[in-house]
Amino acid sequence: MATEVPMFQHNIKQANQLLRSAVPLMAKLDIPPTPYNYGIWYEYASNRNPQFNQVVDRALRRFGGLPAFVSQELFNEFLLPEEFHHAHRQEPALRELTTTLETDTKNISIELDSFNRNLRASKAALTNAKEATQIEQIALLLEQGAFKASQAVDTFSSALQSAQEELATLRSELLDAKKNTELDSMTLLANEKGFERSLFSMIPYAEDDLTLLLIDIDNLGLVNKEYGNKAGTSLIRYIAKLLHALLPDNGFIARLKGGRFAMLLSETELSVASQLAESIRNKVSIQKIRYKNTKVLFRQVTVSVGVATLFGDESPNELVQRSLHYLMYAKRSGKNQIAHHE
Ligand SMILES: Nc1nc2c(ncn2[C@@H]2O[C@H](COP(=O)(O)OP(=O)(O)OP(=O)(O)O)[C@@H](O)[C@H]2O)c(=O)[nH]1
Repeated sequence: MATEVPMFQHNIKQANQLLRSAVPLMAKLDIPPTPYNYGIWYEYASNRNPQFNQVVDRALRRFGGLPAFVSQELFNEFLLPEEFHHAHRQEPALRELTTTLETDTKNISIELDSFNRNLRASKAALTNAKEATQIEQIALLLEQGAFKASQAVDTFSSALQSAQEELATLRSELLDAKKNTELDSMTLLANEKGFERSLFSMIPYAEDDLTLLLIDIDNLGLVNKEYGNKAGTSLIRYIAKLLHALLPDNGFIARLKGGRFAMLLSETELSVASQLAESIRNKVSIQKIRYKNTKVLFRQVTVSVGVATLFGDESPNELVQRSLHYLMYAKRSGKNQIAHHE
């Protein structure tokens, strides 16, 4: 969704004018002067991408400002050419790597240039050389030049090789870091942090059609008491798998804590989401679940679900609180139920 004309392609006069409009906007909204924010408010002031301005306006209303993380996401989404999208996260390490390669490239060019000049001079000298000692001296100079050039080539190729290795390491570190911070190791679903990131990313784009289901296993404490904690944990994993299997394509799921899960559904109206919530509730309630270690059959397992759809300029927190309110209502009304606003 990158814009057709990136911001840095404006001419200097236009750029100055735009900055003059962007800076007061930032000051008025108390936006910190980070590079991401400059990029965003510059683009906003240019007013040439209505969709971008609409998303920024909506984010401002829903967050009451632009959280740093949201600015970064908007910047990536709208202002960064596609090929930079992933690279920028590892920017410092990549910058260091490019600087090293740049220096090595410069060094090898200087060495090869000097060797080239050396070759040309030697060729001219050889044409005029009359004595064996002169020829011997030229040969010696050539040999030294060739040695230095080949050393530079060796250094360069080993720098390239280590750059390649470093890139591979960076890539896998990035994957690991993401996995570690946003993954729930028990169920392999996203954890609460992953859920928050997803919610914050989806909110600026959502019309009134982002729906949150909070799904909570009923009486997990009793399950623990009756079958043991390990069995309770195994049940959480089982329900996680079941929910994952029921997740629609436009959905995102995370385990928040204990036996509580959050399912985010984009572009899903309340009535559709409620049908899904009801079908989840029903599917769980008809399962015959055995604890795999002892083969003991659990007594009927049920879940309660609270459903809420983003409303007007609600903040992420307000949406979560409303879903929670309905979840608690379902629990108070006897569990194994879904609840949502009318
Ligand atoms: N086995 C197991 N139990 C957990 C885990 N995390 C939390 N719990 C337990 O889950 C229970 C959650 O308690 P609550 O949500 O307050 O209540 P509940 O017993 O599920 O009952 P309701 O939610 O009212 O239906 C507590 O007893 C916790 O000890 C876990 O990772 N494994």
